[in-house]
Amino acid sequence: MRALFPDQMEPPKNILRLGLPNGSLQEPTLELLKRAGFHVVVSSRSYRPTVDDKQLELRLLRAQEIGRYVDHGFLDCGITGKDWIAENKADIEVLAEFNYSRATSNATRWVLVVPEDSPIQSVKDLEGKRIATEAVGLTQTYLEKNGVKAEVEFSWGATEVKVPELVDAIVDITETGSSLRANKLRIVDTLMESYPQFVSSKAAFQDEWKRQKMETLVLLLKGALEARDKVGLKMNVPSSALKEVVASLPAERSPTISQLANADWVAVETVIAESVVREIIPRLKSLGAEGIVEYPLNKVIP
Ligand SMILES: Nc1ncnc2c1ncn2[C@@H]1O[C@H](COP(=O)(O)OP(=O)(O)OP(=O)(O)O)[C@@H](O)[C@H]1O
Ligand SMILES: O=P(O)(O)OC[C@H]1O[C@H](OP(=O)(O)OP(=O)(O)O)[C@H](O)[C@@H]1O
Ligand SMILES: [Mg+2]
Repeated sequence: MRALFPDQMEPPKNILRLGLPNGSLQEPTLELLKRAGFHVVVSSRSYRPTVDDKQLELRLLRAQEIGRYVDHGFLDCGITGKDWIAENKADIEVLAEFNYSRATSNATRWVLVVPEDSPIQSVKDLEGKRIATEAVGLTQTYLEKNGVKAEVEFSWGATEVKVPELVDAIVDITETGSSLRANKLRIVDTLMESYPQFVSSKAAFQDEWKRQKMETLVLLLKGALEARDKVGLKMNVPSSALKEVVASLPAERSPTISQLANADWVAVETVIAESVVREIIPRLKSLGAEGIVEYPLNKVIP
């Protein structure tokens, strides 16, 4: 028999529409999703990437616009910089912050910058001057807070090239500092630090299914980020050296210790920062550890 209301007979179509930033944050964001277990394919010139999760629908958008589209409901949620969320004054929920930038795990900083030989030493010296920036709102708020009247003009990018010929100072992003060095610029002040955030619309946050789906996504993304600079380390240790071995491991979390068939030996397993491994392994070896194995991690969920 045909259903009277076929639409209502179908199970609810549970889809979460997620916006991802193109530009500076695209590559590290897709890399993080991959580590979290989602394989995203972006075909050239397409802004609708595919993903191996039928409950997700992806859109690639400018980082500057994601907050606004989440606010208006075109997207249920998105990942974009805290800076642009603030600049857009988007009325949305922030579910998580992730500590990565374009190239490093340092925060992106919006800085007030002048040529190395400029007489400007502090924000007060900007009175009556001209400043170019992509973040006009952020810059105006900063000047007002400091009681300084200056002209702020919008820049479409390549802002570094505008000082000193077109403007006296700029407010721009710095991460590694290489653009500032290349253009012989000096930082006068930091206006804001920014990391990517996972944001949701108010409506999606109220929807039980969407909220759970988003929370699972955040858990996996955080786990992947947490695992990024860490490795697993396991080894066999003579019982007599156990105390010293444990003391020489970083105290982040307590190691797992299991008894081996031979009562004189124990197995020790732990998770540590990859950066300290090269100092720790020789020390463990000299304390009598054997069969030391270092392995990569996909996720670390606390
Ligand atoms: N090294 C970086 N340079 C620029 N933006 C960065 C960097 N690292 C992280 N970001 C973040 O990327 C987001 C987008 O930056 P931006 O507004 O400069 O656009 P873009 O993606 O770089 O595109 P465009 O080519 O137009 O500059 C911001 O939220 C910013 O904080
Ligand atoms: O400290 P760094 O690691 O050098 O990163 C900062 C640079 O990256 C961004 O430029 P982008 O490539 O986005 O070009 P744009 O100037 O056109 O925005 C930003 O505007 C700086 O120029
Ligand atoms: Mg840029």
